[in-house]
Amino acid sequence: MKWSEICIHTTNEAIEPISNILHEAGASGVVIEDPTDLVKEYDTTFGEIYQLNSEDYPDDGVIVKAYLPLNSFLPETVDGIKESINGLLSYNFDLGLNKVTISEVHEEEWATAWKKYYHPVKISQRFTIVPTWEDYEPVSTDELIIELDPGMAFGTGTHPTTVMSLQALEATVQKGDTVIDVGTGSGVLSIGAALLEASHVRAYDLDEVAVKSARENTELNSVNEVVTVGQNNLLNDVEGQADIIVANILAEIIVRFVDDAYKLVKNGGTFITSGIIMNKKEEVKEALTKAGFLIEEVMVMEDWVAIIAKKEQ
Ligand SMILES: C[S@@+](CC[C@H](N)C(=O)[O-])C[C@H]1O[C@@H](n2cnc3c(N)ncnc32)[C@H](O)[C@@H]1O
Repeated sequence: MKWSEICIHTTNEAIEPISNILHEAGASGVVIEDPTDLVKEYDTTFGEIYQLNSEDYPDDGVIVKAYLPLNSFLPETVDGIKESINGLLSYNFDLGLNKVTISEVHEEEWATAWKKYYHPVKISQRFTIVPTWEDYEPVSTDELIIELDPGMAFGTGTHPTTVMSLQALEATVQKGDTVIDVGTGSGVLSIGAALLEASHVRAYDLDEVAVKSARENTELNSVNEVVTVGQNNLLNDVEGQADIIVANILAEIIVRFVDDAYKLVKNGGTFITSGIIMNKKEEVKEALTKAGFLIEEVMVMEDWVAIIAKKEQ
């Protein structure tokens, strides 16, 4: 898996708000390169990867670095980060150079370090996402645990778009329902639907790495008899209706297949769409309504939107 390193050249006073913005944007960890550290006793937190070398440090100001998974949401996420940072000017923060640069890093460079930040997270009333290397004991009897190895396709499970999709599934899936998951990535939503006792889940992704990853994760969660994973472009040539279709894909892609989704959702069934950046909300709502869906709920998390739409009985 590739990661994107986002470097922000800023000032000491802006470290904290910028770190918060990066965490909210889904960064797995934040590294601060502050030249005053060179004369301080070293904190070993990032010692394994970042040896103190004065050449790595800016002469002036501070560099805040964060790591985000390289995925289709990255451009929107980076634009959102830049906008939020610029918003700090209205609170009179001195942002210094305020220079943002992005580069690609490989899993190996970051693999061991980021595991420190990835722990079990409770992301809804019932779902907890647990990385494969952690031991975790359920806290309550109705808790549902999704085990994931995030070093695979999209989906550590904690991206706001995934969290809202799982919450929507939790509110919608009834025992025995059939589900189609368009753009399954790591398979996280299909695993969630299976744990909610869907009778059968069809998971599709265009990317063969995702298909392999989803297969591995469904096995890991012992739901491979309920979830069938296949490589497919959206809902092209998919036949057989389902009670629920879920798709966490960008708005631009969702609007392309709302009509196919309408045909494949049973009467009274549900279409859950996520991955919609706030300023595309109306466009997706309009496309859903035009296809015949009734908008039941619009969920918002950070700058992302998920929509639960129904097909009439
Ligand atoms: C944002 S990820 C969502 C992954 C996972 N469902 C989740 O909620 O975390 C979107 C996924 O859609 C897949 N995708 C993009 N375009 C697609 C297409 N035309 N057909 C099928 N899958 C597609 C990508 O490969 C990626 O795995």
